[in-house]
Amino acid sequence: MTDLPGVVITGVSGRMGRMLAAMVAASGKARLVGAVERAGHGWVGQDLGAALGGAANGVIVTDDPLEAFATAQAVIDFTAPAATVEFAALAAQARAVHVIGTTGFEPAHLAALKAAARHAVIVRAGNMSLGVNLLVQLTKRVAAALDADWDVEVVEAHHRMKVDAPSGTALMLGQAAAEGRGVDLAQNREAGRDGLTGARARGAIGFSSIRGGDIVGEHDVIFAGEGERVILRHVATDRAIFARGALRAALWGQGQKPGEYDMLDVLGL
Ligand SMILES: NC(=O)C1=CN([C@@H]2O[C@H](COP(=O)(O)OP(=O)(O)OC[C@H]3O[C@@H](n4cnc5c(N)ncnc54)[C@H](OP(=O)(O)O)[C@@H]3O)[C@@H](O)[C@H]2O)C=CC1
Ligand SMILES: O=C(O)C1=N[C@H](C(=O)O)C[C@H](O)C1
Repeated sequence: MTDLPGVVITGVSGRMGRMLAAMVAASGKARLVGAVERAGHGWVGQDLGAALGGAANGVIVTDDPLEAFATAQAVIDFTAPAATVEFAALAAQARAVHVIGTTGFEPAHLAALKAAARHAVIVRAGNMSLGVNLLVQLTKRVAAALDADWDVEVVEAHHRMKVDAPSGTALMLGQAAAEGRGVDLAQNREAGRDGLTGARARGAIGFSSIRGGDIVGEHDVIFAGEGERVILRHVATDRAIFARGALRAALWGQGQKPGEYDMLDVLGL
């Protein structure tokens, strides 16, 4: 049992943190060895099992990430961009695989993650589910088969608490469409239409975001042509799909060479 990889969960009180803590502990494939929250959080110093409302499990929530990471082979991190950048440097120092589910990165954050990956294994994806990663590959194929007379629109819907838009998944799907089409997403991206926008630019890849209630995550990639539409869709109904993918990534990352990987690498898609 003790030779199973040890995993630390950051942001453990969050929606994904709670899900991950339960999944890792029950997996039989990894050991939950640490849990991190920010300084001042009410769970710091508490037993995680008890904080989650169950039996004590001996994992004490800490606000000292490096101390926690030093005991681990993997860190699973679904938090916020600035926190993730900080964790990446510490995970590299501790030689732990860093699995990043966080979304909403700016270019400077991505540059810092790239630097950390020179010395560490990082697996990062805006969506860790098998279904979405299949959809990414399908989107690339459909986009390669259709020309720019087919307008591409990515529509995403999430719960009211989500803080970034477009979602990380929507950006993955837009990137896949751009790659399939052989164009640069940054040059063709159209988001946040409002008011007198003018006609749609030919070849644009559009993004729309819906926020409401407890929607776990829904994504449509619409290819709208003359007289017909092709719609690729993924609907998430349970956050367990993301946690399952993240755990799989943490196990896959053991023994890999330093570098930045994604779920397509993990899943072999
Ligand atoms: N890739 C994927 O498959 C998925 C990605 N996500 C992404 O994961 C991220 C988290 O989502 P979700 O769980 O819903 O969000 P939550 O807000 O529920 O959880 C985030 C957690 O991270 C904590 N946190 C933030 N900063 C720090 C820090 N510096 N140190 C320690 N803890 C910190 C927060 O604490 P506090 O409340 O104190 O700020 C909170 O507990 C988002 O970016 C989301 O888009 C979500 C689902 C799937
Ligand atoms: O914040 C969320 O909840 C989710 N975030 C990810 C994203 O930005 O795409 C993945 C999933 O859709 C849930």
